[in-house]
Amino acid sequence: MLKKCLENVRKNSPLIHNITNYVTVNDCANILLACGASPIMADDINEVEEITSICNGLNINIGTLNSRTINSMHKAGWMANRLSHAVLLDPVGVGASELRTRTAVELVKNIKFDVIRGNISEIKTLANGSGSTRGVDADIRDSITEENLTEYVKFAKQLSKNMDAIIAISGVIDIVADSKDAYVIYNGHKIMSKITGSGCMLSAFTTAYLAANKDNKLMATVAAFCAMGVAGEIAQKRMSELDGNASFRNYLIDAIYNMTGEQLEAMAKYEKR
Ligand SMILES: Nc1ncnc2c1ncn2[C@@H]1O[C@H](COP(=O)(O)OP(=O)(O)OP(=O)(O)O)[C@@H](O)[C@H]1O
Ligand SMILES: Cc1ncsc1CCO
Ligand SMILES: [Mg+2]
Repeated sequence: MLKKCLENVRKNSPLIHNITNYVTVNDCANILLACGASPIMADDINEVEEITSICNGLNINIGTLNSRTINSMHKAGWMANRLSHAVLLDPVGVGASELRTRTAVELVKNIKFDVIRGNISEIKTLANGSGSTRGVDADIRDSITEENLTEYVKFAKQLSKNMDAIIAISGVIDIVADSKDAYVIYNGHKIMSKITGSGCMLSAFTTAYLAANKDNKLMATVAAFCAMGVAGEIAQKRMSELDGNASFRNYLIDAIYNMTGEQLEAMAKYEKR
């Protein structure tokens, strides 16, 4: 199943429209190329509908939100919904400012997202429609652990029902849930939180998996999360003495570029909950 999802991305080579932040935009473009998809970044209000129309999926990331792009996000989302394209929201830093929280809540209200992907602090804030986060990184106190896993799985399923979207939470342990089923993913390495953009890359990458696997969006999301975690493990093993987070970032993209379906099946660590 995971293998098939990965291979469908290479076979279909989906074109992904990204309205994303200027911090990690290049990493998002490269991870899409690495997995066999194609990126296009476009956020001007006068072209977003046209751009989305020629694409297969839309990735909306509010990382460096500004008043100009908010309208573009709504317009692109509306068109993507009309054309039944895969649509994903990454509510980066929701809770860090009133503008982010209000924008994320409005987007969820007006656009049908297939997947909402964030770290646990972002997803909790979005669920409450208010709250405060420290910034773009998850608060350590929110961490998903073996002790609170059952509770968080229940939370993710309920939120999926409320928001009519797959809820995909990343962290030490990842949870991917719709209203009925949840999968818990144990892949990854702690150094992934030492580069900016592992989450943004995961969102762009997941949008490609959704666009290429429209008949099973839950498993497409699980496959994307497993693949990113596996890539993190492979990249970390490749690091030598003088390597730091910059090399790791490159190794991570390389690992996605070279990943085979067999390797993904062999290394993926996930279970249904
Ligand atoms: N401590 C960890 N152990 C294992 N995997 C991790 C760890 N921290 C993050 N990851 C992995 O890193 C990827 C990104 O998740 P993370 O929760 O850090 O996203 P994020 O906070 O949105 O990142 P960013 O905003 O910097 O782009 C996921 O694949 C996740 O599984
Ligand atoms: C650091 C940062 N600030 C806004 S977006 C972003 C990238 C990680 O989410
Ligand atoms: Mg993030």
